[in-house]
Amino acid sequence: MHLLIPAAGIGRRMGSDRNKLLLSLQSQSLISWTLLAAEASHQISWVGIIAQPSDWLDIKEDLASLSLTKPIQLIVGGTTRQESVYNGLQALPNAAKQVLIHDGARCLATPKLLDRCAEEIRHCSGLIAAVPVKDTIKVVDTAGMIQSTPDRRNLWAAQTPQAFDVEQLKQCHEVARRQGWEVTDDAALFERCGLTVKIVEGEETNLKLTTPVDLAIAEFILQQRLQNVTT
Ligand SMILES: Nc1ccn([C@@H]2O[C@H](COP(=O)(O)OP(=O)(O)OP(=O)(O)O)[C@@H](O)[C@H]2O)c(=O)n1
Ligand SMILES: C[C@](O)(CO)[C@H](O)COP(=O)(O)O
Repeated sequence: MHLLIPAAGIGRRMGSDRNKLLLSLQSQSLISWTLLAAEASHQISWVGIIAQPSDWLDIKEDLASLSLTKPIQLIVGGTTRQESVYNGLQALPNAAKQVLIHDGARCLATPKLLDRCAEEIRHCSGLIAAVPVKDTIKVVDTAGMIQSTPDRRNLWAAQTPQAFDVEQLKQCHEVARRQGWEVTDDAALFERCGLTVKIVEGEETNLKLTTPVDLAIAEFILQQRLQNVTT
């Protein structure tokens, strides 16, 4: 299975002076933790890292210290996640019929989750990892007034991995470019094109490290995992 890792953001909400994926967590960069999960996955055989060329040197240093065994390709990132994934799709080898897309910023996803999604995409054309929403969600207008309270039983928080049939996802991205659609995940393109996307149970710990508090939580989760390995 081919895996694309969008890693070309700047981490504005993290408030750091560099791409947050290069920040350190338990002595490894965030992107390194994501790559280690890909390395440990039984299903993934090829990895494309989509990153800004200005970060390539740092990423190559991480790659050198990790000694990974799977083929890895660096791909030029875009100005949005959507554009980065588009670039990644163009760079996939012809042999890639399905693709897994996993945010570099979700560096706590387990190899088991990657494998579960990779296995499941052989039986459908689009899926995403997601978890049931725990809070009550309010739809609010621009004046800060609540408009409605959707039934929580129908609400799931989208994560990555997301996995798709490559040809169909490429076509959805082309339609989006023609129509000027801007979306925050690939499933939204599938949905807008009238294609079905299945939910695969994600992981509560599969956080997208977005703000400084996420870093602190991730530090704790990793510490627990490392302790469990050594005891
Ligand atoms: N132009 C972009 C923007 C984002 N991403 C990637 O998409 C994932 C999810 O994005 P997010 O967590 O929002 O990362 P940033 O864009 O870096 O964060 P922010 O929005 O706070 O700047 C991350 O792995 C990020 O590196 C990307 O590949 N290309
Ligand atoms: C794809 C994603 O991780 C699903 O939760 C998310 O939408 C990407 O995050 P962004 O911050 O909106 O780029």
